[in-house]
Amino acid sequence: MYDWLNALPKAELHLHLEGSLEPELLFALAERNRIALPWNDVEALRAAYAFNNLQEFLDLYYRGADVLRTEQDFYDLTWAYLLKCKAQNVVHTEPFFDPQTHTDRGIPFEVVLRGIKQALVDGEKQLGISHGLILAFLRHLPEEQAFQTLEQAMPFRDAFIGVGLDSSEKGFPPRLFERVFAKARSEGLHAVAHAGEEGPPEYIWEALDLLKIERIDHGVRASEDERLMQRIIDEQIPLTVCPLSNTKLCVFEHMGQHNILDMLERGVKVTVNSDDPAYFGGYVTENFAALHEGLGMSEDQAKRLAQNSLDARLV
Ligand SMILES: Nc1ncnc2[nH]cnc12
Ligand SMILES: [Zn+2]
Repeated sequence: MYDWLNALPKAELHLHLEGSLEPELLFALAERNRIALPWNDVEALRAAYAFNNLQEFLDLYYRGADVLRTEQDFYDLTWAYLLKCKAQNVVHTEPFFDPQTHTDRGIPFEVVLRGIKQALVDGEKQLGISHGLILAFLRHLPEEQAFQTLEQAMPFRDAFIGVGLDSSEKGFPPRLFERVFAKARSEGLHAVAHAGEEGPPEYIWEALDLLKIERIDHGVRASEDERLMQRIIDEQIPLTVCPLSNTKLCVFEHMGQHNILDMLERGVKVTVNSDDPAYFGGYVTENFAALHEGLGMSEDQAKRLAQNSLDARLV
């Protein structure tokens, strides 16, 4: 089944480039940039990948991102991810990057963007993988800083297709970012947001009604609100679901409890994605395989999930 799932043509619509930083590359970049790490080796770092919730993961994820310093580092990170895409027949990807994670450490915005974008362009030419890059605002920081990030990004407007919202969800509702999303949309940018990963269904309503997003990242808690479920079915609003992420971060205790196939059968436009594959135990194919093993996903269901990902592209 793994090889069959691997060969399915698919799009990945929920992937944080910083979350694709494998421990081996993390160590190599630390050495290249002469950065001391608190872990002795790759195994010790991997052993630290045990999380009880989103925040525990994010603390390590931001720590790991500190080894990314130069344009070449961002290129290498992105290129390594694209090679995985090629190996798993991901024909189109719409990855996120978190500029504030880097600009707050003194890395210029253009260093981050140039490295990522050059790899994506080369991936298009050399690997045949199309892309649309999404700039994500960190929701644990004030909206004012999101505005500054958008302003820094506008000279490079053509390099990305939209904006997203990520980082710590609980306590940081979408309504806090209504104005910056309005500004981004007025510039013709697409809009997506993480909502209903750990946060309540109310955050999904806000993301739809106030941020006017076109796609919900995660959204698994929508199933707690029947009226919301009806809306996302009626309007065919895509959900970018990340099964391994959800079990690693204890959103569901184990894969057998995951609601993605129930949603699929109810007519929700759900897709399968890897979120932060270096931290959660696998890329897109591993996520599909986990659904087969944990939930008994059939070949027909896998085909519909893969088709949904191609249909839910923003570009
Ligand atoms: N799963 C996730 N949720 C929120 N923010 C993130 N940043 C990287 N991965 C994330
Ligand atoms: Zn995510």
